[in-house]
Amino acid sequence: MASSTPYTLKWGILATGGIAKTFAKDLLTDPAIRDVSDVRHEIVAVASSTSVDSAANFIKAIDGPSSAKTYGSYAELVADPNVDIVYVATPHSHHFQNAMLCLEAGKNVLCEKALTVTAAQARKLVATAKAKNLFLMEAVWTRFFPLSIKIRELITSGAIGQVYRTSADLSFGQSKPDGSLGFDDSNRMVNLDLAGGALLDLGIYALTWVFQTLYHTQPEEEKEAPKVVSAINKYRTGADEQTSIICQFPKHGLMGIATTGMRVATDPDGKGSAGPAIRIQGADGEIQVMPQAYRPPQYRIVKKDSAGTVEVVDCPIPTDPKRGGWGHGMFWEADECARCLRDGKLESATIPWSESIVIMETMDQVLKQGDVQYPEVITTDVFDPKSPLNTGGK
Ligand SMILES: NC(=O)C1=CN([C@@H]2O[C@H](COP(=O)(O)OP(=O)(O)OC[C@H]3O[C@@H](n4cnc5c(N)ncnc54)[C@H](OP(=O)(O)O)[C@@H]3O)[C@@H](O)[C@H]2O)C=CC1
Ligand SMILES: O=C1OC[C@@H](O)[C@H](O)[C@H]1O
Repeated sequence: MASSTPYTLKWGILATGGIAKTFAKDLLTDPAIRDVSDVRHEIVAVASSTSVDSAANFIKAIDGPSSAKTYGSYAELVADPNVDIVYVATPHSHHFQNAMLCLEAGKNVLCEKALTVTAAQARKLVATAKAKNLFLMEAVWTRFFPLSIKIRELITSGAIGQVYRTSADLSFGQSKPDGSLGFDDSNRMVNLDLAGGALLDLGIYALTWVFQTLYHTQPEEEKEAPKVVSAINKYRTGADEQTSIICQFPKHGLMGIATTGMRVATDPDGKGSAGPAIRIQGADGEIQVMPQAYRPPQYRIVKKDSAGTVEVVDCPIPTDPKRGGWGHGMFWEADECARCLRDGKLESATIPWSESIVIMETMDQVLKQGDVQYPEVITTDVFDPKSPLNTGGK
């Protein structure tokens, strides 16, 4: 018989930047707004590599619990016995070292996307989680949206016939008249030291759609990794600014096209007027997903029939009136973490370890084909608790 007491997951937040605030505010919403009653979340600790004051300011900024511990180092956070799981919210350059710091300290981990900078790092994280019997998940939040779940069901139930092709784009229009992009060269979007570039930051969402529609839906015993052909235009910093990827699944006869960039936008007017960000095309019709690819508000089913049937489905993100109308959509991945830990699972079936690794292997190939080179300190797969990526240089 199901228990009426929700399972409570106690979170530690590692880093205090933009997405850490967004995610933490989602944790603080009432699960009832999304019809969830079996799990709930508490923020019990926050760490900043900058200072303990930054951690305290973070709690104030999110209107968080005054009971939460605040730390001025990541090492202190991972040593806190009250923390069940750590949310790693540093730039991608830091994910491998920070997630290893957590796992080595015996903590379960939800790590922001892209999981790592290289596939070898992802394999090392997975091997460590497995060896230590700990939960590890890449925070590809879009996969946990009811919209994504429904679309995967539509594909596997044959609603648009045999699916043959997915094209997906996530691009921002940041081009300036002088030829530069609208980011300082030190910004994590274009800075090689922070694993900058369109692919690891934005392209991962275009790939998420290719993989969740063409790979995740393949039967387990027939899983086929893609053959990858790609092209990259580089920015002046050496990071990729426009990247196009073809993922071919020849045994299944499938083709995925993922595009990303920072020159022209998927959604130039921010209202969806330019059309879908994603097209999933089957023999009997197609599913179109409206932008942005990371937080889609709507999908449409266009049937290949003489009546020209188009079904439009809006998927609003629930908001919490008691939290100032807040709700971003990251709570669904948090709920998944809680359920996995409650049920003793080390990985999520929605983004299994093997799939995170295949996606990182795909991105490895793209970066190699485009000759993007990141510094050794962020590509090494040797864990170093004293790495500046773990200590903030202190
Ligand atoms: N799922 C989503 O929708 C989104 C995911 N992301 C992902 O989250 C991660 C962080 O992005 P975002 O929050 O936008 O980044 P921010 O720059 O806003 O924050 C990153 C935080 O990481 C910590 N940090 C440690 N070392 C460094 C360093 N050398 N340079 C910069 N920051 C450092 C800092 O926190 P402190 O000083 O407290 O240690 C900083 O505040 C990225 O991997 C990104 O891909 C980003 C946006 C949206
Ligand atoms: O994950 C993300 O989604 C939203 C984007 O604005 C951000 O750059 C990226 O990291």
